Amino acid sequence: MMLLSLSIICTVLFPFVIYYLVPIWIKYTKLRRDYRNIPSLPISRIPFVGNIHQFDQRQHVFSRLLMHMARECQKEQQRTGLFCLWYSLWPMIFACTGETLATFINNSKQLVKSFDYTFMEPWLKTGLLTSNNAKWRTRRRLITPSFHNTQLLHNFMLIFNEQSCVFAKRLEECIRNGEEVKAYDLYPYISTCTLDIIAEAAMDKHVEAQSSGGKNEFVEATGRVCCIINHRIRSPWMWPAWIFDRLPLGREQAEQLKILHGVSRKIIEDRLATFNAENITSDSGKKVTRRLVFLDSLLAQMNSEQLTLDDIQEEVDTFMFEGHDTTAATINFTCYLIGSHPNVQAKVHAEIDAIFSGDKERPCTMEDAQSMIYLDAVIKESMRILPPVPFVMREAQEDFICNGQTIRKGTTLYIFIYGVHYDSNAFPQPERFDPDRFYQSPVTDEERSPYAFIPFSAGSRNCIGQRFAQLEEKVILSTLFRRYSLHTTQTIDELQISFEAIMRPAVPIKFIVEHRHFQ
Ligand code: HEM
Repeated sequence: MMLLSLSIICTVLFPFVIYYLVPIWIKYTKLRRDYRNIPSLPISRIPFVGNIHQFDQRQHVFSRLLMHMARECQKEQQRTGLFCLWYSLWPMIFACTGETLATFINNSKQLVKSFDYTFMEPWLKTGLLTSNNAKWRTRRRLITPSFHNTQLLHNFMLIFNEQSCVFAKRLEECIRNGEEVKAYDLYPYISTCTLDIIAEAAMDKHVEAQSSGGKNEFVEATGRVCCIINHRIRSPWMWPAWIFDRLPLGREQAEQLKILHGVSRKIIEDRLATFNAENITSDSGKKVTRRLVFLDSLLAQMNSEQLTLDDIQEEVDTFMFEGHDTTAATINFTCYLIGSHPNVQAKVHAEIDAIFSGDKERPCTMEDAQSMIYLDAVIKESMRILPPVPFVMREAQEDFICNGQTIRKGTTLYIFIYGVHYDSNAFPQPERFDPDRFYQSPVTDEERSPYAFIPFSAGSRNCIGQRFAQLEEKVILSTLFRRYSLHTTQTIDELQISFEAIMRPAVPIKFIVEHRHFQ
């Protein structure tokens, strides 16, 4: 027995310690030395744990800790703009000011996403959001025209208007009924609207999420999968797939992914069935010319054998997620901030009334959207206060200097969008919701870093759907506020904001919806 144990120690444990643990430990002590000047939480006395045990499992409490750290490192006295948390032996460095990002975010050698994104791969595989290097570059070149072409954006206006009208009509069911005052969570209404929009604009598919009413399976599954991924990232024991897949959470993720992949696969198959037909026959028997969409540009690549069906599916999954959830979160948060600031709401109403001359039905044109200067400032300020994507992560590909601090190759850098937006050097009294910061007062790069406001990230890995989203938001919000007033009394603290892939209130935002009272 003794001999057996000795032989196990010699053949398994000893090489494991020498070849695996010792190099990791040496690297860890070197990094601890390199990053000693970056503010951090006190390191745990439990070896190999780092700060993990200080991360509260309640997501909103953990999010509050991150914000506290960000505000500390932005203070004048020790303004490093960086803080570090130790994930076991690995440092996670958070960049929290525009200046700290300047040398990194736009650097073409620093575009690789971090290890955290691999947890999205069971869902999005390596589509545009999660891919790297040559694959990402080729895809980005291929897809960009589908969302940046001005003529295409004009075509999208029709879809934005149609779906916004359905959305506004659905809100009639939330109107105060007699004396009874009831507050409603508008998120299910908003998210089904943005889902209908992205499916029709990018895939020419009518998923009719809004007209099917109630909660939508796709929207629910998206929220659940984001939550599971977030939970897994913070629980290293769940990282190996062979463990995770056997746990209840892993099995639940697999179930939810069946729903999401089922929807995207059906969209592709339906489009493929008619892809080569130039004209198709409508239900009324008329010939209609097809509108070419994003999905067609992918299918054309499949015809020329540049992409496979799986390649197309990963992009459809990516756009169905990024294209609806981020925009829905933005609109929900913007409604919340307008609904809790009556003075801002009055100005939004006044601007929209002036543009549409009180007409509640006329579709919003591109010119109308461009003249919504105040609404534009309100949306920007809302995205500053509650950015839908709280952080994005990259892995340093080479050593670089950030605000005088060397960051070593291989380190995960968190571009902490939420933290950056609360830097009081760039935005005095950052907690205050003040759309005037963005209203008719252009700020120079000397006054505010170009990276101080980055809800769509920045540089060449920025959001490909930015222009699409900005137009969509204006059409939906102007359609809503032409007809209704919103009122909410919850404070931001009460919402228990949680940083997941998309930022979410753990407590649903409840609105009282009323018809506008015209003087
Ligand atoms: C207000 C709404 C939106 C916000 C705040 C937003 C924000 C972002 C951010 C911060 C990133 C960088 C993610 C990262 O580096 O991990 C990103 C990337 C991306 N977004 Fe958006 N997004 C929005 C709307 C959209 C829409 C409508 C679409 C699709 C039409 C879209 C498609 C994408 C894609 C595909 C990427 C990956 C781009 C790449 O890596 O090349 N987004 N978005």
